[in-house]
Amino acid sequence: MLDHLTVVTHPLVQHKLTLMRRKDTSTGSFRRLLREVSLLLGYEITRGLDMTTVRIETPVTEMDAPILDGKKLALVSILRAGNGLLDGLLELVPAARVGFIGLYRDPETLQPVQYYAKVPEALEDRLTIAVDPMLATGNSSVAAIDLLKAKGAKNLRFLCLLASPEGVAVMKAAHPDVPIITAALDERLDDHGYIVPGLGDAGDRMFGTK
Ligand SMILES: O=P(O)(O)OC[C@H]1O[C@H](OP(=O)(O)OP(=O)(O)O)[C@H](O)[C@@H]1O
Ligand SMILES: O=c1cc[nH]c(=O)[nH]1
Ligand SMILES: [Mg+2]
Repeated sequence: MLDHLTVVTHPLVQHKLTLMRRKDTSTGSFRRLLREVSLLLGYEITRGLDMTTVRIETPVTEMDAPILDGKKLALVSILRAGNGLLDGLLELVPAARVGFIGLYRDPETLQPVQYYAKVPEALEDRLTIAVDPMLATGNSSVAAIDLLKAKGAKNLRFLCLLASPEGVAVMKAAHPDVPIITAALDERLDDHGYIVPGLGDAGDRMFGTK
């Protein structure tokens, strides 16, 4: 059973996160680092996944060996920035089912605006992991989890890179059953809803749109 909040303090994760936070880190480096961090966070977010066994032959003998059923996992990226985490997770579990929820945050109201949703069928039978690097006000992640629950998901986890205390509290109030895994819990939000110290706008930094 995962705690409501897990901060992955592993030195490799923290080192790469520091490089990502730096304002002079290039778009290409930022994207590469996010992929690398997603592989490391993937180790934590998949902890305790159901396994089955398969009969195999080693060069020495036969054995019943543990194996994952990737189809039992649904990875859902909150666009755009979620794709940076999704890419690495898919390398770890290539058979996972994949969904996308398109959300952008209105800069005035800080409310999420949905522009797309396509998620795998039969979510009630899968562990559903929603991914987005930034948990700021929590409005986007709450909206994404609302949608996934409305589509049947019962066993959910949320993976991010940075979380704010405000966002974690909003998620806990709305979805106390959804564990959050993050690389860091930052200090606070600024007046524009940006995480402080943060890393700026994750989508813009990944895609070079500003
Ligand atoms: O917790 P919140 O206050 O809702 O903020 C977090 C959201 O903001 C960012 O997306 P953004 O709206 O910038 O869209 P983008 O990924 O397309 O850049 C981020 O990727 C989250 O989805
Ligand atoms: O700090 C923040 C807050 C929301 N979205 C981002 O990309 N960064
Ligand atoms: Mg953005």
